[in-house]
Amino acid sequence: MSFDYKRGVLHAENVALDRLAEQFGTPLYVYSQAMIASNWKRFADHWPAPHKLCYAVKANSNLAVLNLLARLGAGFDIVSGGELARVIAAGGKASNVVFSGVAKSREEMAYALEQGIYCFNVESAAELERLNDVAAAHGVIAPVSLRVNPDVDAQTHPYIATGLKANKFGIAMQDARDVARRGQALAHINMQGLDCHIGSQILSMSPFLDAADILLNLVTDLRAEGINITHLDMGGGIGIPYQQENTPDVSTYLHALQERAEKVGNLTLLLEPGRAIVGNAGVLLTQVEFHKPGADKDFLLVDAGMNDLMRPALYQAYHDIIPVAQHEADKAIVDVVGPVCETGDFLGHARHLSAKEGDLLAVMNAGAYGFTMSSNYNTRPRAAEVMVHGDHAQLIRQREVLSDLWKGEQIMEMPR
Ligand SMILES: Cc1ncc(COP(=O)(O)O)c(C=O)c1O
Ligand SMILES: N[C@@H](CCCC[NH3+])C(=O)O
Repeated sequence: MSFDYKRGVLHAENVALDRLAEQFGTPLYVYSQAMIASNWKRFADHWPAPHKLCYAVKANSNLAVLNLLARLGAGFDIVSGGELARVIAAGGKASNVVFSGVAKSREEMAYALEQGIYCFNVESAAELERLNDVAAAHGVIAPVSLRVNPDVDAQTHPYIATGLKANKFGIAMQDARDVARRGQALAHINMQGLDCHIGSQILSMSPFLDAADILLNLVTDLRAEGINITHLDMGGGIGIPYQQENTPDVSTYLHALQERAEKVGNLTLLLEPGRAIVGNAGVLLTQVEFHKPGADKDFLLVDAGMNDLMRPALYQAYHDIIPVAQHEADKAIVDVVGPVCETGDFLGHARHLSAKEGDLLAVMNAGAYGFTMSSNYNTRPRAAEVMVHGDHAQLIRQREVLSDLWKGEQIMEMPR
C-alpha cells in the first residue's frame, strides 16, 4: 500500500504527510510514484506488443506523472493540442499518441499532423472532412480511427457515460459504415482503426465486452468491403473502488479482449486507461480551519474546496476523508466543506470524523480528475503538487501565487 499509517501518521510511501503539509502548505496534492508504476504494470503485464496502452492525459497531466509513464513505455490519449504539447514537454513521443475529442480545431489537427501522432480518433463525418483538408494542405496522410458510439449503457454517473446514443460522443452505429467508406475514399485519410470509449468509472466488465463485440462485428463487415481495419481501441473507463465497490479485474478484462480480437485476427488493440492508473495514487491534503456547530449538523470547514477537487460537487462523488494523525477522540457526524461561496462546495457529507482547527485531513483517491479539473474560482490559487518516491518527496508543481491569477488581465483605459 502506498498510503498507510506508520507510527500513527499517514504516509505516502515512506514520507509522513504532516511533514509535507508543513513543508509545502495546504491544500496539497501528493502522489505516490510506486502506486502509479504498479497500476501501470497491472495493465502492461497483460498486454503484449504490438498492443498499445495510451494513458488518458486528462486524468492527471502533471509533467512528472507523464514523464514517469513515458519512461514506463506509455503511449498517450489526448483531447487537445495543449495535452499534446504537455506530452512532448514531458518527454513522451508523439508517435505514441492517439487524439480523441469531439471538436478538434484546424490548428490542433495541423499541430498533431506536424508532430506525427499515431492516429486521430475521429468522432464525426464533418471532422473527417476537416482532417482530410488539413492533411491535404500539409501534403500528408492522416492516420484515422473512427470513434463509434455503440449505444451501450455503462451504468455509471450520467455525466460520465459517453457510449449511449443520446451522448455527444462518437459516430452513431447506423452511420459508421458510410463514414468509413468516405474515409476510405478520401485521398488524405488512411482508415486504419475503430474505437469507442463508453464512459468512466465503470464497475462491471459486461458493458466493455458488449461494446467490443459490436465493434469487432463492424471490423469484420468493413474488411468484407475492402476497408482494412487493423486496430481497435476500446478507450478507458475501468472504475476504481472509492467506497469498496467491486471493480473489473484488469487481467481478466485484458485477456477477454485479446481472446475476442484473436478470433477476428490481425488486430492491434489499444486501451486508454486514466483513472485506473492514477486515481488511487494521489491524495489531497487539507487543513481544518474551523469546526462549526450548526442547527442540524456540524461542519468541518477546511482549506480545500470545490475549486481544488470538483468531483463531489459535480458528480456527488464519494472520496474517503481520513485524519493524517490517528487519534482516539470521539467522532461526530460532520459535513466536510470548503471555503468557496457555493452550497455545493463540499468534499464529503455526513462523515464520521473528529478534527479541530489545525488538524490535517487526507481526501483519498484524488489522483485522477483532481488537480486537472481544479480552477481559480473565488480567486483561489490552485494547489501545489508533490510526488513521493520511497523516502524522497519533490515539488512537481508550485502553488500558484495571487499575481499568477490576474496575469494577462488589464484595467480598461477610459476614453478622455
Ligand atoms: C476518449 C477517452 N479515453 C479515455 C478516457 C479515460 O477514462 P478513464 O479515466 O475512466 O479510464 C476518457 C475519459 O473518460 C476519454 O474521454
Ligand atoms: N471527470 C470525470 C471522468 C470523466 C472524464 C472525461 N471523459 C471524473 O472525475 O470522474
